[in-house]
Amino acid sequence: MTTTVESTKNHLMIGGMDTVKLAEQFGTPLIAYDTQDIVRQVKAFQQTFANHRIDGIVSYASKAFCVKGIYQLLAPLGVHADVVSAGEMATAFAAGFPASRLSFHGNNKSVDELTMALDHHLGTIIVDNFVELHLLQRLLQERDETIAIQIRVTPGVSAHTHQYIQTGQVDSKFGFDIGSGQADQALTEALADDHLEVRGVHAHIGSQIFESTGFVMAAEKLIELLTHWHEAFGYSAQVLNIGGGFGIKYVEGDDPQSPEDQLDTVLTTIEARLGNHHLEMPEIWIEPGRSLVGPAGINLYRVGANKRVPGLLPYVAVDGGMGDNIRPALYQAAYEPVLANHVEDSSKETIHIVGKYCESGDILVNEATLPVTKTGDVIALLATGAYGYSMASNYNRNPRPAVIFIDHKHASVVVRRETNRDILALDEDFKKSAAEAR
Ligand SMILES: Cc1ncc(COP(=O)(O)O)c(C=O)c1O
Ligand SMILES: N[C@@H](CCCC[NH3+])C(=O)O
Repeated sequence: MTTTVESTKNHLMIGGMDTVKLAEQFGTPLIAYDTQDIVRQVKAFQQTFANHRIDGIVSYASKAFCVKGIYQLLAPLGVHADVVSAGEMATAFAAGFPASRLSFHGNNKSVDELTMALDHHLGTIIVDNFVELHLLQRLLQERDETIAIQIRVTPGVSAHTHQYIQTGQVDSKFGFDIGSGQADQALTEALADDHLEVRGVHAHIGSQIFESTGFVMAAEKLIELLTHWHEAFGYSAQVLNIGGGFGIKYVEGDDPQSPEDQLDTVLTTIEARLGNHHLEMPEIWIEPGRSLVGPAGINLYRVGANKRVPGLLPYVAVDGGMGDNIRPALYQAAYEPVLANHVEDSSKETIHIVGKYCESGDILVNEATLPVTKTGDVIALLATGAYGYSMASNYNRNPRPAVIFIDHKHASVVVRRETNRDILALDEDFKKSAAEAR
C-alpha cells in the first residue's frame, strides 16, 4: 500500500512521509513515487517466475514513466527495459542502464534510431514490420554486425479494454499478421540472414487488462505459432515474450486480478501447452509498465479558485490538470482523489475537480466526494504513476511538475520542476532572423 493516513493530523502519507509537507517543501503540482512499491511489484513478478522454475525476464515498458531515476532504481533489480524512441534510449544510457538489457520497440523506427541502437549494441530489436526488417538487414550488412531480434506478431486477441489501448487484434498498426502468412515470411527472411539472431516471438495484446483470459489466449496462439515454426522451419525459439498490459486498481470498484496472479495463470498455461506440443520451455519475457509504476505514484495539487452555482456541482480548480495528467481528458480515465490535508471528515460535498488549462474538458475528477475544500488545501490523486508524467505537455506554456522519489523515508528530486526558461529554451528569435535575411 503506497499511501496511508496519519491519524493525529489526518494527513495523507506516502512511503511514510506527510504529503502536505512534501507539497510545501517541493511545491505543487508535484508527482511523488513510493520507490518500495515499485520494488515490491518487480519482486512479485520475479518470485512468480521462480515459483514455476521458469527463466523469466521482467522488461519494464519505459513509456509508462521514463526518467533517469526509474532506470537507476530498476537496474540493480536485474530488470530489463524496453524503449520506443531515441529519447527513451538516451535516457536509459544517461542513467547507466546496461544496453544489453534494453530492447527496442516501435512500429516506425527511423534509420537514426536503429543506427543509435546498433552503435550502442542494444540487447534486442523487436522487429515490427517488413520495412524495418529490411532496413535493419541493410544497416547490419553495411556494418557487418549481428544483433538479436524478436519478431512481433499480432495474435488476433483483443483484450477487453479501452479501444485506443488495444493492440493485439488483427486490425492493428503493430506487428506481423499471423493468419496471412506475414509472420512466417518474416521468420523465413530473418533466419536466412546471418546478421540476425532470431531469439523468439513477441506479442502485446493491450493495456489495463484485469484478468488473465486474454493473456492465456495470446499465449496459446503464440505456442501454436512456435509449434508450426518448429515443424515447418525446424526453428526453436529461445524467447516467448507475452508483452505487458497487467491492469491496476484506479478507483473503488476496480477489481483487477493481481499482476502476479495473472502471470501465474499464464505460466501454468504455457507449461501445459508446451508439454502437449513437446516443445522446450523458452525464456518467458513480460513487459509491464503500468503495473510497476502506476500504483506507486500520486499527484499533489493545491486548490485555488472555485465556482459555485446554486443547483450545480461546484467546480474546484487545482494548479495542474491535463498538462500533467492527460488521461482523464483522453480516455475518460477515473482517479481516486483524497483531500490530503484533511483526509476524513463527516461532512462531505460532491465537486468537479478541474485543472487550470483552457479546455472545458480539463476535468481531473468529474464527480469527487470529498470533505469540503477551501483555497490552499492539497488534493492528491492516487495511482497516477503510469502514463502521467510521460504523457505530460506544456499546453498553455505551463511548466511540467517536479517528480520526487520517496525511498526509505527520504525524498529526492528525480526531475526538477520546469521553469519558464526551460519552456523558452527552444524558441528562436524570428524577428532577428527575419531581419538578418533581409
Ligand atoms: C509493446 C508494449 N509492451 C508493453 C507495454 C506496457 O503496457 P502496460 O503499461 O499496460 O503494462 C505496452 C503498452 O501498452 C506496449 O505497447
Ligand atoms: N497511454 C495509455 C497506455 C498506452 C499503452 C502503450 N502501448 C494509458 O495511459 O493508459
